[in-house]
This record gives sequence, C-alpha cells and structure tokens, in this order.
Amino acid sequence: YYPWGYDGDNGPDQWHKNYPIAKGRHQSPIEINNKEVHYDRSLLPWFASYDPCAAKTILNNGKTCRVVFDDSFDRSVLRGGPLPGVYRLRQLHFHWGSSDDHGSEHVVNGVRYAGELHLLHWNPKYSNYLDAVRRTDGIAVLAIFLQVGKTPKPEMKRILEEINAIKTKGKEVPFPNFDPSILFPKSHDYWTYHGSFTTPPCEECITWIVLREPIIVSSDQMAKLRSLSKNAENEPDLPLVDNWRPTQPRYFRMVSASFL
Ligand SMILES: COc1cccc(N2C=Cc3cc(S(N)(=O)=O)sc3S2(=O)=O)c1
Ligand SMILES: [Zn+2]
Repeated sequence: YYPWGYDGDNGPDQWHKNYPIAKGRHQSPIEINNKEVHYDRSLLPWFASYDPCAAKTILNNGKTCRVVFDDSFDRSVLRGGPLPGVYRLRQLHFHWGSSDDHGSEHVVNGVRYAGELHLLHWNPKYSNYLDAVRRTDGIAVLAIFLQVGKTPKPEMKRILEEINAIKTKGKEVPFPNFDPSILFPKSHDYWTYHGSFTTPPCEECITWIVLREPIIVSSDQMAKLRSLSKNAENEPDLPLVDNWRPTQPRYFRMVSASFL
C-alpha cells in the first residue's frame, strides 16, 4: 500500500508511479459535455431499494467521510439503469473543495459543483468485493452533485450532525438506521459511462451513473465537511478539503444519457 494524496508530491499526477492504471484509457472522473453525449432510449430507469437497518458506521479515513453498510447479502441494492442485475450497496462517501465554487469530481458542461456524493455498489455475482474490483462489471457508483443554495436538503443534516464525532482520521462511530435514498434528487435522469475509481487503486471496474439533478446543500453544511481533519487526533489539524481528482481524458468512451 503506497501513501497517496491530493497535493504536491503524492497528488493525482503522481499516482501512476505506484498505480500504473491511473494512466489507463478508462479513468474517472471525466468532463460530461452535452454535445458529446448520446441519448440512449433503451436505457432503463434505475431503482434503489435500501434497508435503513443496513447502515452501520460513519468514519473519517483521512481522505473522506464515509458511511458503511452491511453488504453480507442482497439487503440494500441498486438495479436497472445500465446495470445487468442487482448491485449491493457497500458504502457512500463525499468529495468536496476548499470553497463553494469547486469540489465535484465530474464536471458538466464546464460546471464544477461544490461537492459530489458517491454511493458505491458491487456485483454479487462475484464472491466478494475485492473480486468485483478486478472486473469491468464489478462496481456501480451512483454519483450525485452537491450544489450550494438557500434551501438545503434537510436529509443531509443527519450525516453532518455526526461530523463532530469523526473530526480526525481514524474516528468511526455507529451510524444506525439510515436510508441514503432520502438524499436523492427528484429526477432520476442520469448519464452513464464506463470508468474507474477516482482514487488509487484507480481500477477500471466502475459503471458510473451520474445524476443530472444536484441536491442542494447550504454553505454552512459544506463548511461542516471542511471542518474534518486529514490527520489523527494527536497530529496537527490539517483541513480535509479538495479531495477530488481532476477530470481525466475520455478517449474513445461513449457517455450515454437516459434523457433527451
Ligand atoms: C482493491 O480496491 C479497493 C479495495 C478496497 C477499497 C477500495 N476503495 C478505494 C478507493 C475508492 C474510490 C472510490 S470512488 N471515488 O471512485 O467512488 S470508492 C473506493 S473504495 O472502495 O473505498 C478499493
Ligand atoms: Zn468517490
């Protein structure tokens, strides 16, 4: 395991030295531009059926704030859309900036959002998560943009209330009874393409489902995320901000849209 980060000598431009696939042809995130997107009317709607009791803990791993779910059976699943079957929800996490004008990983027609929520699911046709990570159809990530506005989504409060308990790297606390589908925007319109983890190991195993409609968060809520520290309790407080990877070359990949 090699230490990697988002700035200076271990930043995104250096990742390929320890994770050569970071220079692959199917990397994420990417720019999504209307004029290069292909409307695919055969794309089905996607459905999430999540069990709120599957939620286990919320943690700060020094790179993001993550909520972990029980994925020992088909308990919380995503299906439909571009997916061949059900995919099990394993975790959700966020990417955000040092200010409200940037922080998302995917960029839409030149627009960067303040942040991006990723819900990570794996294909249970593989024996376990680590096996799924090595397959092109192993993982599905539902990505939802965070846009700063005046009327924030009240459902975000539950996650942000826990931030004080996981201020430093390595902190993990129980996070029971949470159904992440309450965070979804009204519209289920999405873009989809084949890509990778946006952090090391950068495996190219992800079917990305990027929602067109952002969810609204307040500037204070973004500031709450920025109050997390990259470091552990007994180390200097380094603000956990700008944990997003710059967009990668699209090469010969098609981005399909579920909407006209
Ligand atoms: C061997 O692959 C493994 C094994 C165990 C954990 C991970 N992960 C690391 C990075 C990573 C990046 C994600 S993103 N931003 O693309 O949604 S999700 C995710 S992870 O699953 O936590 C990868
Ligand atoms: Zn992510």
